[in-house]
Amino acid sequence: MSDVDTLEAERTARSSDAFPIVVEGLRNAFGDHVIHEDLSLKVRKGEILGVVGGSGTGKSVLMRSIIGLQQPEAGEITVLGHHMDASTDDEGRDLRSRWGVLFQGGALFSTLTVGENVEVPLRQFYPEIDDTLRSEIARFKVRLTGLAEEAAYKYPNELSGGMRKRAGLARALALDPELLFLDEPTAGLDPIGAAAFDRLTRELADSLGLTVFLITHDLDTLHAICDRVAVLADKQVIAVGTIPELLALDHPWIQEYFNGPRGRAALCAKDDISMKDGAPKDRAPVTQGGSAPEEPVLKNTNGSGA
Ligand SMILES: Nc1ncnc2c1ncn2[C@@H]1O[C@H](COP(=O)(O)OP(=O)(O)OP(=O)(O)O)[C@@H](O)[C@H]1O
Repeated sequence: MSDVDTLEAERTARSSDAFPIVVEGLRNAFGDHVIHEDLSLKVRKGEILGVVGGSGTGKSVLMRSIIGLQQPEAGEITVLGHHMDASTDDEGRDLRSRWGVLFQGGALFSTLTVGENVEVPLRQFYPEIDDTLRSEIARFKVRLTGLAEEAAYKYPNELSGGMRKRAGLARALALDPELLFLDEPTAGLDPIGAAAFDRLTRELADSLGLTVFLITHDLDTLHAICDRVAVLADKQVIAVGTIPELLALDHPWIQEYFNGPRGRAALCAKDDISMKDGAPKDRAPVTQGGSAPEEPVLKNTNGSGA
C-alpha cells in the first residue's frame, strides 16, 4: 500500500468512527425516472436518524443502496469504513453481518416459526454454532424485543401485527449488529402499539449502542425517539437536523409537514408527555466522536418541495 493509500485509509477510518454511514453524490434512476441526483448524507454514530419525505421520494431506494441491494448509477457509499462498490465478497459478507434490517411488513418466512426465522441469519453467518446454542440465542433475541419466549414457537400468522414487528426486529438483531435499518416500523400499528415499539427502539438503541436509520411517515416517532431527521425532496436530502432546527427552515414541504395540523398535533402530544414527566425534554445532541465536522442543516433551498 502506498503512503497516499495509507493516509486515505486512515482518513476513512477516522471519518467512519464519527459517521458509520456516508453517502456522497448518489444517483439512482430507473430508466428515465431519476430518483436521486447528487444526494449526500452522513449518519452520526449512535444516533437514531429519522428519514422522511413524500411518497416516492426514494427513502426505501436510499436504504437499499446503502445496504447494497440497489446498484447506484453514480456516487460513493461508505458503510463502517468500507466503500460499498469496492468491497470484496468477504468484506461484503462481513459488512452484512454488522447490520440488521427490518423491512416494511417484517418480511418473515411464513413457513418458519419466529425462533426459526431469527435463526436464519445465525445459520447463514455462523454455521459452526450448534443447534442448541443457536436456538438459545434466538430465544434470547425474541425476549429482548419484549415478546414472551413462547412466541419463538409460533408461526408469523399466529401473531398480531405488533408482535410480528417485534419478531422482525428480533431477527434484525440476531447478529448483534452495529447498524439497524428500519423501514416504516410503526406502519399499520395502533397508536399504543406504535408508541411501545418506539420506546423499544430507543431503549435497544441506547443499551446496545446502535446507530439507527429509520424511515418513517410517523410524526410521533420522529418527535419521540429521533435525534435528527433527514428530509428527502427534489431527489436529494435537502436538510438534516433536529426538529427545532428543521422547523426554523423556510422550506415549503418542511413547513407543511412539521407545521401542518398533524405535525402540530404530534408536537403537542410530545409536549404533553414531557410535561407529565416533569419537564419538557429535548433529546441531547449525540456525541459526534470528536473531530466530526459541522454539517449544514439546510443543504438546498431551491426546491419547491416533494
Ligand atoms: N425496482 C424498481 N423498479 C422501478 N422503479 C422503482 C423500483 N423501486 C422503486 N422504484 C421507484 O422509485 C421511486 C422511489 O421508491 P421508494 O420505494 O424508495 O419511495 P419511498 O420514498 O420509500 O416511498 P413510500 O414513502 O411511499 O414508501 C418510486 O417512484 C418507485 O416507484
